[in-house]
Amino acid sequence: MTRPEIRNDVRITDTTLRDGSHAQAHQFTEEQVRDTVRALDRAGVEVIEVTHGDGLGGSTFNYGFSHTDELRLIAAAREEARTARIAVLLVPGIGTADDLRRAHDAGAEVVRVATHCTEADVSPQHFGVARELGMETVGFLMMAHRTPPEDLAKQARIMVDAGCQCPYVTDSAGALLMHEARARFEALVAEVGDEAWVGYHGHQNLSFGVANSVIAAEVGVKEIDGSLCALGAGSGNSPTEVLAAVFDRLGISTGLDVMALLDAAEDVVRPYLHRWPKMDRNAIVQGWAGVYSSFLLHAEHAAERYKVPTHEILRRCGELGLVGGQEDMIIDVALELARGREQG
Ligand SMILES: CC[C@H](O)CC(=O)C(=O)O
Ligand SMILES: [Mn+2]
Repeated sequence: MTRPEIRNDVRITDTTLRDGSHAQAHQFTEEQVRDTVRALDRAGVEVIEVTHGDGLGGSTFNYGFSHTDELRLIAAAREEARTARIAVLLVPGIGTADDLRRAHDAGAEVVRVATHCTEADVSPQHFGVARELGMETVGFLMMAHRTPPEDLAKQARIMVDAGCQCPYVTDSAGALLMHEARARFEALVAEVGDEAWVGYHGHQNLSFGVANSVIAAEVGVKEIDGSLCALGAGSGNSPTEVLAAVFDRLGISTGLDVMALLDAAEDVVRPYLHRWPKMDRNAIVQGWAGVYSSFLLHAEHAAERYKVPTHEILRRCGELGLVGGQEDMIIDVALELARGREQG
């Protein structure tokens, strides 16, 4: 297996149309996807992720139904992209190998297989299918703050041995402080050597997404995620347009056109935002307590239903150590808090 060619110092993957799906409650329309892909492609973005926020097959009662079938959105994205390649996210257990085959048929050329940071061993089958299909492969080690750097590196090794070309430090909770992020980047870069690239996906809950991206680039991480207007779960992802501007100032090449990205963020994405992700009390608690960013909307709904504050639900989710896939536990947490309040 070889590493894909990366033409610049770092390659930015834009996840507005996947992680942003969480913030938009999975209500992306085909027109929004077409407009966004056209703008990103024009700005030189080489990889654009389009999927339900929770990945292929995520459109369910548990995670929230999509407005438009993701296969239709993937096909539309593929039609609009002149040079960019379309990526999809796949969480084994939510999406299946057949979902991946269908996404590939619809035009996806890159798959990002996502597991909890200690469970890479559920990914090999999906990497195998992806390689058979000739897709580029990325591995998301989610909630990366929850395991030490050396253990995260061992999980990256499992993915690489299974056919992953780029394991990612995925800071799902936006919880990694700068030294913690650096230690994980260094551990993965040392582990994979020249067999694979290393990637970083950040969230802005403690405002470190961009700063950690700079550290990442300095220590040899090659793929870095961003979203236009930060559109993503929690307080959102590292804004693609900010990454492009900062890397340009640092002389780190990305191949991106900063002005075109600023136009894309302001003129294309901003008008359709349901909410502009921000570092408010709820999102800060997510970073502080280490809570999966995509729990935010679920916690807000539970808060409204059971009349308890969202940030208290999120804080308790952090204390309990809940991880992605345990969204139903948010209801239990809200009920427990509501009972506690009744009993004074
Ligand atoms: C599987 C969904 C999740 O949003 C993936 C991701 O972007 C993250 O863990 O940050
Ligand atoms: Mn994310």
